Amino acid sequence: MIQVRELRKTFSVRVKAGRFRREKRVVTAVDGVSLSIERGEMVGYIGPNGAGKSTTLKMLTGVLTPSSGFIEVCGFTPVPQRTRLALRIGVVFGQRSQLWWDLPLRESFGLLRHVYRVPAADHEARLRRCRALLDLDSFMDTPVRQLSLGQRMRGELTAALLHGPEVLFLDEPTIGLDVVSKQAVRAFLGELGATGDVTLVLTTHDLADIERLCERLVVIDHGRVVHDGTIEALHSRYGSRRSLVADLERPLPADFSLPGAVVTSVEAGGHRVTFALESVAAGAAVAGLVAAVGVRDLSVLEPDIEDVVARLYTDS
Ligand SMILES: Nc1ncnc2c1ncn2[C@@H]1O[C@H](COP(=O)(O)OP(=O)(O)OP(=O)(O)O)[C@@H](O)[C@H]1O
Repeated sequence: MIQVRELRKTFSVRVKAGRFRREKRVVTAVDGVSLSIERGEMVGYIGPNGAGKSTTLKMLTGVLTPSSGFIEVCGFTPVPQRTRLALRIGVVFGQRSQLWWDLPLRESFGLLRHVYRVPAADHEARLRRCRALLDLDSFMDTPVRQLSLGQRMRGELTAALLHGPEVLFLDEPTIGLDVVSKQAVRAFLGELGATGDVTLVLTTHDLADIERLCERLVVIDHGRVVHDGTIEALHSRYGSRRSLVADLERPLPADFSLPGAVVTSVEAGGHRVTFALESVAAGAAVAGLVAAVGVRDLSVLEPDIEDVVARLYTDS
């Protein structure tokens, strides 16, 4: 569905060099990215600020011409075949709107039907689904400029989907949204992805989006791909471990050891102990602990994706 080979984008910028002088400098935003994304995949494209995510998305959607490299999306070369590509993709860029500011959502959607020449029955069916899943009905007749950010984002998602795209590109779809709107947007995208009909590529700084939605994670830094694989692969590459947190009846004896686990923190005067489960299953560790010391409460924590990604950004 998406093929990218050795994609590169440089920008020429003028920077201050002394009091009156400006000199030309070349910024490499994307530096040899190669990717292959199959139909129905949900891919998180993440990286620190300035890593090159938006620039890549702009090249994939035909907004920017690459400096070099190969791109094919739905069988098209994005910039020269931009009009035909537009019928096959949907785009939601957090900062830019495809809705008409002064019109109510309902009318914006009607106009988009004409722009994309969507048959009325298809339009109605897609709109009905979005209205139900994104809860649009209470603000369908409100001018876009009066919508809250969360309401507008739900409108943007609908607008991007009404022509039935095969690929949906989302740049920061949950940025600035409150918890409830974030959940609504994630649940909606999750449902959309579960159908397997739409390929989804999203950039985000909110790693909960990735955990909730994406099997595959592509991490980019300084314009280069530094990880491409599952979240599990990322955890195993960085040796992330689950943790067992135990509240004990009495402080942990100094000579206590739990095979396959290491103590990573001791709090509350020795009554609360955290173990990293290195080579032991949670069940066996719990059994060992309960047999040796009285346990009041227990919880097993999954590895934290924020930690792993922060380490990845620092390393690269
Ligand atoms: N039009 C432009 N002119 C000059 N430099 C640009 C332009 N667009 C992007 N850049 C530079 O290219 C690099 C990558 O920018 P890009 O916006 O793709 O990063 P990003 O990963 O999307 O960042 P963020 O997470 O902050 O949105 C940055 O150094 C940026 O300053």
